[in-house]
Amino acid sequence: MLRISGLSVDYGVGERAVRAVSDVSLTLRRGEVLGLAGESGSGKSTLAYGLTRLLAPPGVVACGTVIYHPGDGSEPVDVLALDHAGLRRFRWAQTSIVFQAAMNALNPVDKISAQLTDVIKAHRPDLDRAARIARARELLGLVGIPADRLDSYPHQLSGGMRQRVMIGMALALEPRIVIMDEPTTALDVVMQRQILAVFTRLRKRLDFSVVFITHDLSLLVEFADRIAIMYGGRIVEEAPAAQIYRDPLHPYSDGLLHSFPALRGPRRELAGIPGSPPDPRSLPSGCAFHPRCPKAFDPCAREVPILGAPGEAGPGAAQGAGGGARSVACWLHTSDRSTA
Ligand SMILES: Nc1ncnc2c1ncn2[C@@H]1O[C@H](COP(=O)(O)OP(=O)(O)OP(=O)(O)O)[C@@H](O)[C@H]1O
Repeated sequence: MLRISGLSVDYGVGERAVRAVSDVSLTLRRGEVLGLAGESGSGKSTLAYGLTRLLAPPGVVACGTVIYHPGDGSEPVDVLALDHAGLRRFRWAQTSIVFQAAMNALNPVDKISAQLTDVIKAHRPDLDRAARIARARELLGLVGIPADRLDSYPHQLSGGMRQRVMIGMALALEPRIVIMDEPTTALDVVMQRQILAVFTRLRKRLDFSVVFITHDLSLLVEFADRIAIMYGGRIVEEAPAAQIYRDPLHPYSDGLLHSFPALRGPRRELAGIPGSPPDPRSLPSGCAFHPRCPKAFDPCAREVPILGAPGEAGPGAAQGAGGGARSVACWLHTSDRSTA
């Protein structure tokens, strides 16, 4: 559905530009949940905003392409080249985002009905008021909220309900892709699971693809089909969720996996990752993770390993446990790949 190639995003221009996302290539397939995990500051949100052209200045896409394949026989869309009218059609109708601050994204002085019907009115001017209200009721029903809550103000709803309203709003125009940026981070674990259960049910029914961004890798392991792990603005590993869980290849993926308790499956010891994520203004040389990596060795500080299939000739090379394509950017799993 979406093919991102060599996408880099900077904050600022010229010599003072800071690269927050570097050379990211990812493919989102039809009906798939693609998880994007990494610590705070790894560039997950910047990537999501970059690919949907929602970056606020000084953010700029420095290079790369984002191609959307509508899958209805129409031509692929070059998202980064869309004009204003094209972007309007692309956003919300084709791709919608549930933002990180979704809990606060509702307007406190407007009733839920007004906020839901606003979205419908903006993109479906053909619908009259009665049809818009009917659709708003239907959307609340989809996310498991009684229709009489249409007349509520946001403060009269619980955090979980507000989050569901946001999901309903994101689905208002039946988008093909929904990007969720830390949608459940502010909720307790029980509410997180309820929201994810609602969302999973809707995804099966409405058949949209999802990019799910979170720092909680254990959540993704349950929910995503594939997972891409970001560190220092780059993808450092990408694999089917089961492989990441059973056999993470990159020491950072392994550290992240052992930083959160899993709700299901065998118990794992929580270890955490020593140190802090790097500042993109002064990334460490070579592999950005090397100062924190328990397995760093000779080449790690010198050269950036590029993302590719786990090499057979590199020391410690391994095959994925569960089958399926996977890639990793780590000298432990590399024979002779390096950036120019
Ligand atoms: N407006 C901005 N100006 C300058 N730098 C920015 C701006 N917004 C983000 N950054 C920097 O870009 C890097 C990536 O930030 P981003 O928010 O994409 O990370 P993230 O992985 O989504 O983290 P979080 O989960 O905390 O949102 C960070 O180092 C951040 O400081």
